[in-house]
Amino acid sequence: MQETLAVALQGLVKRFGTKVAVNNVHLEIPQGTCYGLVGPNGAGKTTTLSMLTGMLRPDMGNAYVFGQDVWSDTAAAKRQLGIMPEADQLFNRLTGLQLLVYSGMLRGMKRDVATERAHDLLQAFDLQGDASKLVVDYSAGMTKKIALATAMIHAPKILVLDEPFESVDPVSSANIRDILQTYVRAGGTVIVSSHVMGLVEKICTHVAVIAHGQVLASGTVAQVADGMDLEERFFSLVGGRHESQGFAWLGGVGEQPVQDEAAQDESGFESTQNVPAQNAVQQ
Ligand SMILES: Nc1ncnc2c1ncn2[C@@H]1O[C@H](COP(=O)(O)OP(=O)(O)OP(=O)(O)O)[C@@H](O)[C@H]1O
Repeated sequence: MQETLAVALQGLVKRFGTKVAVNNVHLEIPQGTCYGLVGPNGAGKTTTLSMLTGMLRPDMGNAYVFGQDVWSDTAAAKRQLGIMPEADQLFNRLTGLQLLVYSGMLRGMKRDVATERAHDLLQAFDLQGDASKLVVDYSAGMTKKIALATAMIHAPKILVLDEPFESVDPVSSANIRDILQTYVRAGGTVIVSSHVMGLVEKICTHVAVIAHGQVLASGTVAQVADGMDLEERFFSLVGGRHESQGFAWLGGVGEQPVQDEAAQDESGFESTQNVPAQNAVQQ
């Protein structure tokens, strides 16, 4: 049977000035998969996801959501997507409960349905005790969880999550993993960017390794790992590992700074440590 593609990216290119952030990315994400995007810092993951979610127009190429061209009808594509906002994009002067209900109503849900789902989500994310607290007063991990909940309230077909487990405690992480796995089993599709390889191995069925704006490998986790541990495979694809450099000056209990006669160092800054007391204290 032909698998349904939740997402297809075809030849995506994005430049920022002379920097080519995304360089001809092709990717096919089947429905009902948890698809990890992994890559070093600055690889182009967020830029790729932004072009998929209708936030950033590609210079070249196309992004499709269930066959619908994202950039010819952005609103229609967005209806299928649950996008986890960054912490600074949240209306953080609302309480957790208010934020969820508001997010649901923005997506066209009736208040009572949104409220019922909001309570379900607060419970699932271990936030029911903080439902009446302002989001601005949430910790980093709590903020991640409420952001993920806002992406889920309208029951989207595809969830797009940028680093969803950052700062989240291990118990909450395991609970979120369970929620995502249940969602995938029910036919939902999760696209998740992460640096935590162990986590990707645990929750993702598929993975794409991205570096310098290009896809270096993609497929099921087993195909990409190619018989290796995924992290080892990642290092072999991406490179960049080097011998650890012991910084002699980072000793902790190493040498004490030398009290130099000269009050100026090579950079031309005056060292307060060496300033004679009569100069340091104006009398
Ligand atoms: N708005 C922008 N203006 C200029 N350069 C940008 C902009 N957004 C991203 N870039 C550059 O594009 C490249 C890819 O960035 P991107 O944020 O997509 O990487 P990433 O893989 O998500 O990185 P990380 O894992 O560190 O979050 C980087 O070199 C980044 O500096």
